[in-house]
Amino acid sequence: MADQTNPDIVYTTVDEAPELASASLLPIIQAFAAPAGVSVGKKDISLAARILAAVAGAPDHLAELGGLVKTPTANVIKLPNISASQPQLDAAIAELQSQGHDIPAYPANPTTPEEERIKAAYDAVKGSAVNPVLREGNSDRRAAQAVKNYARANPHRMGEWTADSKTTVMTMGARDFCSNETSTTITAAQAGPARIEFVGADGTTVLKEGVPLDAGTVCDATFMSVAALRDFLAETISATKEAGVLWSIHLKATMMKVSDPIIFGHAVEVFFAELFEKHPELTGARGGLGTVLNGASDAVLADYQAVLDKQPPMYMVNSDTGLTNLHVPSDVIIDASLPAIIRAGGKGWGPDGNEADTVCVIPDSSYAPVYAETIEFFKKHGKLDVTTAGTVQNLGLMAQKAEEYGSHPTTFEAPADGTIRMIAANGDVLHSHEVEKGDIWRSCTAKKAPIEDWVKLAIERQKLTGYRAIFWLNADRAHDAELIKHVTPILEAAGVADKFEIMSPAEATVASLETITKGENTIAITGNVLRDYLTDLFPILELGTSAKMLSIVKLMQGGGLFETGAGGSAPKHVQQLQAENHLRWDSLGEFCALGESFKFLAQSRDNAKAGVLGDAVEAATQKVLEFDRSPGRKVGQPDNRASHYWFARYWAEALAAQDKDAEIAAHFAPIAAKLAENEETILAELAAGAGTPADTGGYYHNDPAKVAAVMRPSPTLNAIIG
Ligand SMILES: NC(=O)C1=CN([C@@H]2O[C@H](COP(=O)(O)OP(=O)(O)OC[C@H]3O[C@@H](n4cnc5c(N)ncnc54)[C@H](OP(=O)(O)O)[C@@H]3O)[C@@H](O)[C@H]2O)C=CC1
Ligand SMILES: O=C(O)CCC(=O)C(=O)O
Ligand SMILES: [Mg+2]
Repeated sequence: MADQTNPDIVYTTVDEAPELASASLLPIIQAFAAPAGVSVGKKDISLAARILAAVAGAPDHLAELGGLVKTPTANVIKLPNISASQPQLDAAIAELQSQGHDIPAYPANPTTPEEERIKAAYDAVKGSAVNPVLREGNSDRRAAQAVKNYARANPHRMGEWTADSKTTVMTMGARDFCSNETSTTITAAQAGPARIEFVGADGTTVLKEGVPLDAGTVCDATFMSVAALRDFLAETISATKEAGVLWSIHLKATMMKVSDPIIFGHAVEVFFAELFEKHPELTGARGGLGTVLNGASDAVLADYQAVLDKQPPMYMVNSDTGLTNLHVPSDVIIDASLPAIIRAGGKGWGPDGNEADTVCVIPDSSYAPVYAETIEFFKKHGKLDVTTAGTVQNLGLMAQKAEEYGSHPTTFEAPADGTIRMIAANGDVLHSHEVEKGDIWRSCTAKKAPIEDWVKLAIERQKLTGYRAIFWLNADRAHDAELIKHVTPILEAAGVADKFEIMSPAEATVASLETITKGENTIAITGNVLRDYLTDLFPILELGTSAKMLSIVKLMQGGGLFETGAGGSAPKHVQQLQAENHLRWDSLGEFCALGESFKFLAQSRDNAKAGVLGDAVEAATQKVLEFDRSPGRKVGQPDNRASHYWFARYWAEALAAQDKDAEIAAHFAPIAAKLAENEETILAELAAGAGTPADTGGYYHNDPAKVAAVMRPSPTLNAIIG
């Protein structure tokens, strides 16, 4: 019998669109898995659940899962969750309070130890608080062959690129994280708890103690000069004005939850410098204009409008409501935003509701060249031909909070002019930087075992595919140069150095685009940030969306974490569902992850029935593609719920048709028949509410009964599923 306390597969409860989709899909999965003796349990890692665990003593499912992923039998299906910016956190707290939960507001300026404690608890929930905890392995993201074949046969819409496009990338290139970086590998003598300290005119202050550093860890430190950043931002604004295009800024304020909101705040202050000069009382730039202008007087709003009129037009999140790029730090997230602009032919939405070319500001120059080169490539060659293009797969160094995405506890704003130093346990000075007040300093690490595992995965995948394999490492950047010292000997020892190229991100971008343009395939072997960026960029170009990606994390202790797609939680989709009861979320990523999860169960626990379920999921996924059963974007078209009906039907048909397990075949034959017989009724029942508002009882913390009513509106289907 299925064990619910220790389920074979853990499915995650998350937020927004994927969670709404789960309300329809998970009951189908659980019902289909049960006859094979496979239990599918749930763990709640939503923002609301994390808040309640942090400040109201609710069970901490994320911590439980964080333990589970370190065990060899872990089998987790991880859907995308909100990585909350400050405004999202505040909104979620307010919603929970309105529902009667007795939780404190976020104490922005704590004055007592209790408030300090509450603030720290909330801060731990903020930003990318889930993925780094669960990702105890490196990342393997690629399009399944069936998905790629479908995309080639059914090309998505892409904007035209022309040589005269004024869309460009602007980046600092000096005095930024990339150029100030220093990097070293920790020796046995230096291993142990390190210390980060600030040495100023008034003496030495310890910023952080007990930073654990193991021997063999690549340890970097760097900083961004805030004076240089502000000068650069001002320059981008004048250059944009001159070019007569939209101004846009692309950051990752969610995942880089300490550094990027600071950079975002500077952008708000520089863009609206006149407003802040005139109204020095305005605060909250890091929370965006939404926070700055909250409750603003008419005079302030008039001055805000006057600055807007003077400055270059801004790239908009929603031109109908006046929501700009600078309103909320989490509305424009670089991994999704830049590919969308590139897919559209270099166009973004302007305040007049029309598409226009745009200057894309990406302050740090570590990875900006990827987008700059992509844009130049398409200007020169025209848009990608999806019908013939090959694919870019990704193997990303991610385990154990690798690189920038693990740097939040070791990121600081310089308290004054002085020096920030990192001192090893044995007293060696690992890093030392002269900083000015407000400069953003950080240290990142990549541990030895994850690096070795990452190279090993690359060797395996290259051998399996024979594809062109490129390490995207820039020999002129300190961290990458240090990493190359680790990668090369491993490749040489394995006798495969000739199968791999090492190129800077700029060169690798061009090489990869040339490769796929020829219809050939390539593997991008990258660090953690490029893993994130490229697994949206290339899928969005090749497949139209990153929702259809296979996203596997081979946990280093032997378990499996199966992420669904490579994108996020699509807030726009929730708004559409609430307004007109249409959910355009495509669960193809969930289908792909589910198939892999069953297959992993079959192999890790020698469970043949799970293998049968997994094979049938794959067959069903192919049929969903083949017969175009994915959700439409517009109300009136079949939506997410209809796609789940088709998935269930094809899955049941494949289970009934297989001959490996007669018992399972016999169980599913009548289900398949009933699903087919009732097709018309079910689809009509699923579509009945289309066009009217839908009530889910909340945004961050839904009412499960209301969501079930909205997402499972077909009594006929529900009765068949049981
Ligand atoms: N793994 C994770 O947990 C991740 C979480 N996030 C979080 O998600 C939130 C939103 O991030 P954002 O950058 O806007 O990225 P999203 O990926 O959520 O949204 C970008 C756009 O991608 C399209 N899209 C994404 N997934 C699907 C899908 N399954 N089906 C159909 N279309 C899809 C939608 O396009 P259209 O509107 O045109 O339909 C959507 O508006 C943030 O809170 C962010 O932190 C982001 C990335 C990964
Ligand atoms: O954790 C997050 O905030 C986003 C993760 C992400 O974008 C990715 O892994 O592709
Ligand atoms: Mg991403």
